Amino acid sequence: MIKIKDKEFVPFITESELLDRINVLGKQISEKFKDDQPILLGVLNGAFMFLSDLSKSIDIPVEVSFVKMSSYSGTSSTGEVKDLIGLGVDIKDRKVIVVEDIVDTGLSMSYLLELLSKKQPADVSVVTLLYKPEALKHAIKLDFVGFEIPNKFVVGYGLDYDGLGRNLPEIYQLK
Ligand SMILES: O=P(O)(O)OC[C@H]1O[C@H](OP(=O)(O)OP(=O)(O)O)[C@H](O)[C@@H]1O
Ligand SMILES: Nc1nc2[nH]cnc2c(=O)[nH]1
Repeated sequence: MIKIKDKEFVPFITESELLDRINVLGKQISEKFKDDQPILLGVLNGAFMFLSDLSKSIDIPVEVSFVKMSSYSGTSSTGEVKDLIGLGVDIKDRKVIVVEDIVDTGLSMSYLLELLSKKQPADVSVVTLLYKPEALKHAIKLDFVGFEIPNKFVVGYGLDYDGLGRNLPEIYQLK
């Protein structure tokens, strides 16, 4: 058990379970995109650790870039999505692989996909480490999913509670 601020969290997905699964995703992505030189587009802040490990398990040429949005404060959705910032690469006619730490309600991802589609990419795929099917409110196509998890708040491996816990090498669930 760990405590972050006022909340207690219990171990949920170990570091080796994460890395084993990410290795499988990396192999699948390498196979599917071997002729495409895709752009891995990480969504900050949460995806920084996942993208780091995922990119190391991909053995084809890829570009790496990041964008940032934010919809959460505390442990529940505010229902608002702020602007998309930092897309410094031209994605027109390119294959883009959006890399997310978690799809919860799907609001952030649906908003991001809409914004990206305006820039005329050849194709946009989505890889998310975590997916909460019970929480989904916005229909989106997920191409690669690491783990389907219950609708409970999680921290660690990039995911924060009120700014803390992102550096934990494994994932914890709210007790
Ligand atoms: O499916 P949704 O309900 O939209 O939730 C998922 C989003 O929430 C988290 O980001 P957050 O806004 O907390 O920003 P962060 O990545 O900087 O922590 C996560 O990284 C996703 O982007
Ligand atoms: N840290 C964290 N951020 C989220 N954003 C959407 N769902 C979650 C979650 O369960 N944990």
